[in-house]
Order: sequence, then C-alpha cells, then structure tokens
Amino acid sequence: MSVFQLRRSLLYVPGNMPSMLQNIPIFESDGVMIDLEDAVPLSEKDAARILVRRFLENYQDRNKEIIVRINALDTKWGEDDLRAVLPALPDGIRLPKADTPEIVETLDTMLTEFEEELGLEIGRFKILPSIESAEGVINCIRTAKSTKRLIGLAFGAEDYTASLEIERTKKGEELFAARTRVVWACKAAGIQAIDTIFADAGDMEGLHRETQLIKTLGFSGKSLVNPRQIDVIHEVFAPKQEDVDYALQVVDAIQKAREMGTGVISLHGKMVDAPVVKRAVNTLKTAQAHGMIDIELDEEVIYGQE
Ligand SMILES: CC(=O)SCCNC(=O)CCNC(=O)[C@H](O)C(C)(C)COP(=O)(O)OP(=O)(O)OC[C@H]1O[C@@H](n2cnc3c(N)ncnc32)[C@H](O)[C@@H]1OP(=O)(O)O
Ligand SMILES: O=C([O-])CC(=O)C(=O)O
Ligand SMILES: [Mg+2]
Repeated sequence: MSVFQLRRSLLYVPGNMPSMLQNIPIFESDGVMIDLEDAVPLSEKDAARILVRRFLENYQDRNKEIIVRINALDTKWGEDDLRAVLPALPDGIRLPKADTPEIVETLDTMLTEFEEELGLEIGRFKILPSIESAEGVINCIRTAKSTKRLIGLAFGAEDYTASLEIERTKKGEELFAARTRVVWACKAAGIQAIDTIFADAGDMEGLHRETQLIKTLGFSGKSLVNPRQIDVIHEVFAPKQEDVDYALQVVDAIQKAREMGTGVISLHGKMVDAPVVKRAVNTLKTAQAHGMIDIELDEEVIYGQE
C-alpha cells in the first residue's frame, strides 16, 4: 500500500540565525523550510546563504524533509541563493511569489541545469511554490500542473492579504475563497496543499481552530513560524481511533456486500457505497502514514475491480 508522505508541519527557520538552525535536527516537524527570503534582512542576504550551505553540508543524517525558501527569481538574490544551496542538497526549493506557471517553469529549467552540473538525477530537487497574491490565486490551477517536480502548492496569506490591500483576521473569512481554489488546484493535479502560517505564536487555541478549518478544507498541513506550534498541528491531523475503527468496518462491510453480489450495504443503519469506501480507504492510508495501523489494503479487492 502506498503511504502518504506526511507534510503536516513545515517549520520556517530563519537562514541568518545559527542558534535556530542548529536545533533543526531536534524539531519534530515533518519538515523545515530554511528561509532566505522575508525572515532575512537585506544586509544579511549574502551571509545567510553561505551559513545555510555550511549548515546543510554538516547536517548529513537528515531526519526530516529540508526545503530552502529562496528569494524570488526576479530579485537580485534568487539565482545566487540556488547556486549557493543546491550543492548542499536540500530536498526542495520553496519559490515565493509564484504568481504564474511560467515562473515555476523557469525554476524547473534552472534546477535541471544545476542537476546536470552537479551530476545528479534530473528531478531530484522538488519545488513548493507559494501562492501569495491575487494573480497567484487566479493562475494556481495551471501552476499546480506546471512541472512534475511539485510536491504541492503553499498558500501565503500574509502577502496575499497585503496584495489585496486588506487585513488578515483570525477568523479568516477573507481567505476562504483563495484557500478553496488552492486546494482544488492541488487535488486536480494530485499534489499536496500546504496552508499558510499562523503568526500569533502565543495563541494555541486560535492555531487549533485554524488548523481544524484548513484540514476540513483539504489541506495536508501548514507552514509554521514557531516550534511550539508543531504539537498542536500534529494533534489536529492525527486520525481519531474511532474513525479508523469505522473505516475498517466499512472496508469489511463492502467486501461482504460484494460477495453477496451488491455494491451497497447498511452498516449501523447508514448506507455504505463506493464514495464511503473511498473515504474509508483515505482514512486508513492516513492512519498507516501515522503508524496507527499496519495492514495490507488490496484496493482492487476493496473497489471490486477485475
Ligand atoms: C510571512 C512569512 O514569510 S513567515 C516566514 C518567515 N518568518 C520566520 O521564519 C519567523 C520564524 N519565527 C520566529 O522568528 C519566532 O518564532 C517569532 C518571532 C515568531 C516568535 O518569537 P519568540 O516569541 O521570541 O519565540 P519563542 O519565545 O517561542 O522562542 C523560544 C525558542 O525557540 C526558538 N525559536 C523560535 N522560533 C523558531 C524557529 N522558527 N526556528 C527555530 N527556532 C525557533 C527561539 O530561538 C528560542 O530559542 P532559545 O530558547 O534557545 O532562545
Ligand atoms: O508561508 C507563509 O504563509 C508565509 C508567507 O510568506 C506569507 O504568508 O506571505
Ligand atoms: Mg510571503
């Protein structure tokens, strides 16, 4: 059975802060995004990329996904960032302000050239573009299909609200349409949707509420600004034991239904048919990825394919 790659928590770590970088191995997030963009002041752009390269060269036993957020490609730093960090082998590049599919394609071409230069397999470096403007949201459906390197699309609500000339609220009503469109784009392309940061690192209740909302919408995880946010995210994304137990019953029930020659059956008085089974299989795959169960799911048998 294929296991979903968990990307519940992607923690930003400023690339100019050695004391923060050195703790990356002990953070329990699914990944980190070492930042060369907005967390780094202009006066430290050059020093930060060297620091990040050295850090990655010395961090050989990687225990989480490592993504580097470079500066946008239309700035004077973007290409230098790539040249500095790629030889130290991050897993992927987060491309900020990915307003169009063309800019992601440009990065794709640049990564191919670096891979050839470094003698690496083509496609080794992944891309996580940030959708963080009105233009980015409008184009995200095409952006999500712009290259095979994409692990997902990330939504950036701080810049998005700035681009719309509105305030970001904790309730997040102003983000609903954009978030939904980013999720559609990702699901249609078969990639993951990563939600934006929650900036108030002291408000765990607010973070819990927002994470519950974005999970309901279809996001796979969130970008984070503070290590204290990791546990809250993981708690919200953990499948509930009762849901896993129910999913197991659904899979069992549909197999019995098929043996009886029908595609629909009643379980505790509720109808179980093909879409219910698909959702149950998703729950079981997620539970598998969380290490809650270890079972072989034969999808051909479950879905009744010949
Ligand atoms: C809109 C955007 O682009 S967001 C992406 C760019 N921004 C960032 O990367 C910001 C990263 N986060 C931070 O700088 C901070 O967490 C802030 C500013 C949000 C909050 O700061 P504080 O309230 O001072 O943090 P807090 O008191 O929780 O720090 C506790 C410890 O965790 C460390 N820490 C905090 N955030 C991080 C982080 N993101 N990565 C690594 N270590 C961190 C601190 O250095 C501190 O370590 P210490 O105890 O050894 O001194
Ligand atoms: O990833 C994020 O959410 C941070 C960001 O750049 C933004 O919101 O503009
Ligand atoms: Mg931003």
